[in-house]
Amino acid sequence: MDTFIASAGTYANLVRQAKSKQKIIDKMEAAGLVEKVDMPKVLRFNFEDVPKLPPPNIAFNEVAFSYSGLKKDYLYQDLSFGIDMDSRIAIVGDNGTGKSTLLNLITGQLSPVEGTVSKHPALKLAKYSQHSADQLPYDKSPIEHLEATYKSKFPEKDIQFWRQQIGRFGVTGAHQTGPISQLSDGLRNRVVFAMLALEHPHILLLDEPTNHLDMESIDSLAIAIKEFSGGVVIVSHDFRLISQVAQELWEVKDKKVINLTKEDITIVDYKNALAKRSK
Ligand SMILES: Nc1ncnc2c1ncn2[C@@H]1O[C@H](COP(=O)(O)OP(=O)(O)OP(=O)(O)O)[C@@H](O)[C@H]1O
Repeated sequence: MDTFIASAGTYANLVRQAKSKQKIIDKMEAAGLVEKVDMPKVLRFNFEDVPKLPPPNIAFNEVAFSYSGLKKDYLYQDLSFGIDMDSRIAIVGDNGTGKSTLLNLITGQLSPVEGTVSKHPALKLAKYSQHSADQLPYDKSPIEHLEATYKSKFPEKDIQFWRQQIGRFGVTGAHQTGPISQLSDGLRNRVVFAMLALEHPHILLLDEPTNHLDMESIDSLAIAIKEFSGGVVIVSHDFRLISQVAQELWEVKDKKVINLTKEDITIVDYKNALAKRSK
């Protein structure tokens, strides 16, 4: 409409139409029309490449676990498997079967009731969970928070470094220095991903990483995961992500972790089976 008004010239009929269009614009602006909001650019979530550790990096040996410590409550029994830097695993299963619990057994946040979880002594893990963004200090800015958390790890770095780290994850401009409380869910999660990258992990553990991401960001995350040279274990219901990055599909079921890929069950087969079950 602006273009029409600007080019209407002096011809009476066009001037009348231009005036009418200007009135429409004035009304729209009065009703709250503002300039189009620029969405944050879809940037790559790129994680630093880390030197390979010899396998096995994580080994579960006949692990059993329950929160009560009692056998009758076992969520898992007789779990034995290995995870290393070549692993690209998606963990699937019904709600409440114990997928998040499994990640916490991997990190050591939870300890097995029976058996052992052993890890390479130099192994660094970084975990994203659905609660990571809620735990950010809302009164601080992303830059302040990054600097406070990682200053001892990178003592010689200046503000430019922190800006760059967080900028790579799509948190730019005033978002870097304003309070975290004013960021959208999506941007807060980008702050969390920037922090995961600063951990320089050998293996990334991602618990439902796509819940607060739009489709473009899911694809960015998938690209970053594909380019990452370490191992990845993802708990997700998001087949858009899983189908792009997972090389193995593990299902948590009947107190066990079943490697569906070894049974020649593909992600598509699993998705179709789920769809049939829900009919
Ligand atoms: N801290 C805890 N104390 C006691 N029980 C717990 C605790 N955390 C989880 N549980 C229970 O353990 C079971 C497994 O929980 P978990 O969160 O690992 O499952 P999940 O497969 O990740 O579920 P979802 O897909 O719904 O996120 C659930 O029955 C849950 O209620």
